[in-house]
Amino acid sequence: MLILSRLLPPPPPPSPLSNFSPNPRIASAASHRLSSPSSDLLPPRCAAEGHAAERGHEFETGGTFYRSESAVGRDLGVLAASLQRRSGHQLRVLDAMCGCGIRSLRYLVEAGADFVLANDANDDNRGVIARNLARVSGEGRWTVSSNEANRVMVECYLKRDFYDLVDVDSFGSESSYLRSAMNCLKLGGLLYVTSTDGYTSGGHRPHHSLAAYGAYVCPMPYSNEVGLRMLIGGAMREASVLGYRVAPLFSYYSYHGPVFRVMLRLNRGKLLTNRHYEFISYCTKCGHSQSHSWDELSKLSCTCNKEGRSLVVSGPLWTGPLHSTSYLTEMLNMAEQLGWMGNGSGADLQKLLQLMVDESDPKLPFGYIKLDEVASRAKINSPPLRTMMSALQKEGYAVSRSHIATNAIKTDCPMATCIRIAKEV
Ligand SMILES: C[S@@+](CC[C@H](N)C(=O)[O-])C[C@H]1O[C@@H](n2cnc3c(N)ncnc32)[C@H](O)[C@@H]1O
Repeated sequence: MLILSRLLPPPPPPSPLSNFSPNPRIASAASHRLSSPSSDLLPPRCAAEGHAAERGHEFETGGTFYRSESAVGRDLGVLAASLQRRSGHQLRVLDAMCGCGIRSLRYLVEAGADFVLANDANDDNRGVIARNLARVSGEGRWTVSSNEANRVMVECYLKRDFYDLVDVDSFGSESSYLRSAMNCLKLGGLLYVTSTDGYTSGGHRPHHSLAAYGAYVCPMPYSNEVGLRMLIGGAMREASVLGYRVAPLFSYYSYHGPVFRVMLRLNRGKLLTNRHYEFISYCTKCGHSQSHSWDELSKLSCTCNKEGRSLVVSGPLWTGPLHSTSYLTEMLNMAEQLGWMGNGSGADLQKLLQLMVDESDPKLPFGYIKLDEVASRAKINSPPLRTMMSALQKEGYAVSRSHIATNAIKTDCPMATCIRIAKEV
């Protein structure tokens, strides 16, 4: 117990979005009780007791926390797991917060996992999880446990029981689980983390984001992308403490929640502060955004204002591409092989993956420009998205849409030029 308490990070401060205490002694009682009085902060609705179906699999949800809106996040996880399996790796998955076990079920059936450890601290979920997994596979390929996630992951680490994929689908912030999750991952393994801590990630509570993620984040027009970048940056820093580095394979934001998900690959290495772990600024006067290295911090200024008083600065966070283009292309191919393309949810997934491929262009900087902001600065009506995109391309700028915001573009064109082009179109 002494060793465990040394390895475990101190318990995190209560999060307004968390409906679950990480203290296993009070876990069962607290798991379905909401501590915040504000309905804005409550997690989205849980499925009513009963059954559900996803990608053709029927399963029990019972009284567990299950959201059909998270199916896309599960699809993305299954595609990555399938690629890991196909690349000759064994596929051992630790589903640290599995709810009713739908992810574990899909990792077993669709990704062909060799073994899944399905854990959820809520002991009441145990029967539902076991019944769901027993329906698709013999017990040799899976185990159910009902412990606090950090405890499970630290115990795996101490037993040298390492995994190819660790999935941490937490309520609120994921940061207190990162270290133990990385410790039980194989080198080259995948860490799939989720945060629903929208208030922090959106830059509304800079001091809280500093405490939880080690980044001071202010409100910016592309706050939701900043949330993903803060999550990646936090994981990079945590990995570095352990002598590892993590690289994002894909990043996904969904306004249902909101939910921030990132798939990271873990390898040996350390944090390089000159490699996309930097600061970003947004000039409230002219709308221009820039990244700043650590060395530049003492001389921050914007092109329009030499004194830098109009700058809003956030960081440190990840400023590189949100996704790996080659990895997303492989995910698209895998989705095709699994027969997921086509109509309905297949078409939506295809569209999303294609959009993510487009925005992974390394020429595109962080952030996006909302066309409403361009319009208000130019004092014109909002220009049509497609017209604006082709006008920018004609002038030689890189441009794509953003999967995060519908009426926005990612581009290497400065705001001042966007305003000029918008007036012309
Ligand atoms: C967002 S839900 C998981 C949903 C599930 N992964 C899915 O895709 O349907 C979070 C789950 O984590 C469990 N949980 C919350 N905190 C936990 C902790 N510290 N350790 C283990 N499980 C926890 C809750 O009981 C809940 O079922």
